[in-house]
Formats: sequence, C-alpha cells, structure tokens
Amino acid sequence: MIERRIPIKVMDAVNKVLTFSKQGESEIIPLRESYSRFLAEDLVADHPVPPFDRSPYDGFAIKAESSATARADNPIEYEIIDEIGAGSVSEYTLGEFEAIRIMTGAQIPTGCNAIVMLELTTVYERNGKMYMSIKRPFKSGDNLSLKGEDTRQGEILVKRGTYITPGIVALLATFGYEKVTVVKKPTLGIIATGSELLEVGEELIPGKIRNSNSYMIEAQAIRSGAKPEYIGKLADHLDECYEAIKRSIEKVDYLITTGGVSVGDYDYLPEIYNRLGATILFNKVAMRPGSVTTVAEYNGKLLFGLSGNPSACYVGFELFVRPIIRSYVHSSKPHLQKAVAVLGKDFLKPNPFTRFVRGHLTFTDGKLYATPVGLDKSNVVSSLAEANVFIVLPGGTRGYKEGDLVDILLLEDQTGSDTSWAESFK
Ligand SMILES: Nc1nc2c(c(=O)[nH]1)N[C@H]1C(S)=C(S)[C@@H](COP(=O)(O)OP(=O)(O)OC[C@H]3O[C@@H](n4cnc5c(N)ncnc54)[C@H](O)[C@@H]3O)O[C@H]1N2
Ligand code: MOO
Ligand SMILES: [Mg+2]
Repeated sequence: MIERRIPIKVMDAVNKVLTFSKQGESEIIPLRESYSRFLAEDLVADHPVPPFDRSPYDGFAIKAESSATARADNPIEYEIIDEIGAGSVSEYTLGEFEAIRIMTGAQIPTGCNAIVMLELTTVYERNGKMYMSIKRPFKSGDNLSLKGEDTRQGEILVKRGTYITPGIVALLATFGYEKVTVVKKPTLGIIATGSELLEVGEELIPGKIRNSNSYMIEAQAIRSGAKPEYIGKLADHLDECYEAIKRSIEKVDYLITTGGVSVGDYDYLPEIYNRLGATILFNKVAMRPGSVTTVAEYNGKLLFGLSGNPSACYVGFELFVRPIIRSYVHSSKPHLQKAVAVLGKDFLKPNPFTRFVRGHLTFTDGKLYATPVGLDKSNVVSSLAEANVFIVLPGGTRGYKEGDLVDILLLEDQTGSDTSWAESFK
C-alpha cells in the first residue's frame, strides 16, 4: 500500500531542521583566502586609525594663529623650512610664520594645527630661501585627519559570524591580520541517485539523462558557505544505495541525496532511512516545488533527501540546507533575506500549497520587479539559469496579477537575515 504522507507547513519544516543547528570549529587561514568566509572571532581595532594625526591634502603645515590677519590685500608669508611626503616624519617643530611642505598621508609636524591646500598658496624664492604666502586665514584644526577619527582603539569593528566582504578584508589588512580565524566550512556530501543518470561527459542514449543536480548542489553549497564533496551517482539499487549512504554519512557533516524520495517503485530513500533507523523530521512539506523533500536525523547528523526534479531540488536546498550551513558558520543572520517586489508578469495558477516561483529580479526607476522565469514546473531545469529570487506565493490563494506586490527571497544576497522569512507564512 502506498504510504500516506502528512504535509507540514514550510515554517514548521524550516524550524525543525534548525533545531539541529550546530556550530563549526574555527581554523586559521591566510588573509588572501578570507574573502567569502565567516569570521570566527570579533575583529577588534588594536590601534587607532589613522594611527597618527595626518594631512588629508598635499599642501603646507602651518600654525593657524599666524594666519589670522591674512586677506587678499594682506598676504601672510611663511618660510618653508622642510618638506615631507607620506611615510616621512619631519624633525622640525613649526614656529610662527614657518611652513612645512607636506603631502597627503604624511604625519603632521609638531606645532602644526592646520593644513593649507597647495592650490591656495603662492610659492616663491628670495635670497636662496623658499617662501609661500596665503591670502585667507585658517583656524586651528582646519584640514587635519585626526588620530582615531576612522576607528578608535578597542572598538569592535566586525562581529564574529559575519560574512567577510572585500571591505572587511581591507579592515583585516589594516589591523595586521596576516592570518584570519574563520569558521571551518562544513563538509557536505552529495550523492545523486537514479538509474537514468549519465555523467556529464557521456553521450545521451535512450531513456537516460545527464546528472545535473549534483553539480547544481555543489555550486549552491559553495554559495552557502559549505565545502561540497561529490560522492558519486548511484543507480536505483537499494543495497548499494544503503551501503553508500551509511558509509558516507560518517565522513561528512551533512549528507545530501537527490532523487528517490517519492513513492515510486525505485524510490529507495524512505526504505534506507528506515533501515538506518534514522528519525524522519518530515517527508512532505506543504510547498511547491519540493513537496517530497525529506529530512532525517541519524546519529546526530542530518540527511537531506532532496527531490530528483531539478527545480524542486534547488528549492529544497535553499530553504532547508542553506540556513543550517549559515548557522554552522556562526552567522547571526542564517535566513534568506526577504523583500517585497512588484510582480513583473501574471501568475494565474491557484496555489493550494505555498509556491516558490523561480524569478528574476530587476530594478526599474528605484522599484524592485520580480518576474517568473521559465516553466513553473518541478521537473524544469532551464528556469534555474535566470533565477535570482524565489517569489513566495502563499498557499490557499488565487492567482496573482502583474503589478501585485509579492514577497521575494533573495538568492544572491550574502548578508542574510536574523529573522526567518518563514515566520510571515504561518
Ligand atoms: N504518484 C506520485 N508520483 C510522484 C509524486 C507523488 O506524490 N505521487 N510526487 C512527484 C513530485 S512532486 C516530485 S518532486 C517527484 C520526486 O521524485 P523523486 O525525488 O523520487 O526523484 P526521482 O524519482 O528519482 O526523479 C524525479 C525526476 O528527476 C530526474 N532526476 C533525478 N535525479 C536527477 C539528477 N541528478 N539530475 C537531473 N535530473 C534528475 C529524474 O530523471 C526524474 O525525471 O516525484 C513526483 N512523482
Ligand atoms: O516535490 Mo514536487 O517538486 O512538489 O514538485
Ligand atoms: Mg521518484
């Protein structure tokens, strides 16, 4: 008899998976490799930035007080006593009516309290000495880039669990982090099941298709912050699949399979979970595509049984695998970022289940538009190429019209969100 599965709500399914969140250990890597990893320690400013008062312009360092009476008809003259570029420090102490020629980034000399831009000065020579004059007064503090104005010593600049952007790489370099403590990537084993599957390099023959899911999952794993390990593709053979899954789960942090989770004669995953004695968290979710997505727990590890249908597999990964990976790398924002967009095209199918329509996001006149792409069918692969958002259409609704406001989940966003988007789809 065919097993009857009870669908659970998407939010409940996401929450069930997240109850198994665990946090990975840290590792130390070279700064150059830190981009796109997650910080395992707070990034603290161990010195002020800039570390000394410096000139923000190419110009002259002066004592502002001496310029008080400078006017167009009363230029004030300064003797140029030294010249410094960035990286050099003047040994002189500025006196009244003395100036030091200084370049952007150079430490300001002792006695200086204002910088005059080169463009506002006239420079000349008299009796073998160099002078400059100015025709307007300056105040103490004019044009100074003060020590600590960028960051103060002891400040937490970036919290642990933050995704390392190019800007954070710059901060790490600023504070001398040749090595960076990041969270180890979780290993994600991937097995594709299906007797119809050919490898990518193989010629098509009747009844067979190329395995695309495992490659897609590898890329999704990388995007989410995990380290994919392709274990291989297996024919629909119960014992072989069982052995491979049992063996593989020991070697990875999470195991993903695609295919074989539905009710077909050769859909062996349900029987494999049973043989393993794994606890099924759910095996049917009130969503489309990906309703057959199954998640099971075995010896403290999660097995994600994603659908064989490419679109369903893709959705299953983003909704259930991505947040667990983000939690593992200590992200305080493990959830997909939700936004509201204008629907770019009619979507008239009524929705008994919450639907995750693959969409393409564009920005026109400052507004977000999300347009469904390709055929909205679970077994379609071509729509995935353009998809950069899911358009979330709640269950129990009629169709949607172009121009309606819809919720979207951003797939290319790396920051994430600290609140679960699923909370709004109770
Ligand atoms: N009687 C029923 N039939 C089906 C049901 C149902 O409730 N009752 N659910 C349908 C839904 S919804 C989905 S989704 C699929 C899920 O199927 P499986 O997860 O069991 O996956 P398979 O049967 O192995 O394959 C489905 C489909 O996907 C292709 N596939 C599989 N692996 C790959 C791969 N690595 N790369 C590319 N394509 C792959 C496979 O050839 C099949 O066409 O079940 C429905 N049926
Ligand atoms: O799980 Mo199936 O993908 O709902 O379409
Ligand atoms: Mg099947």
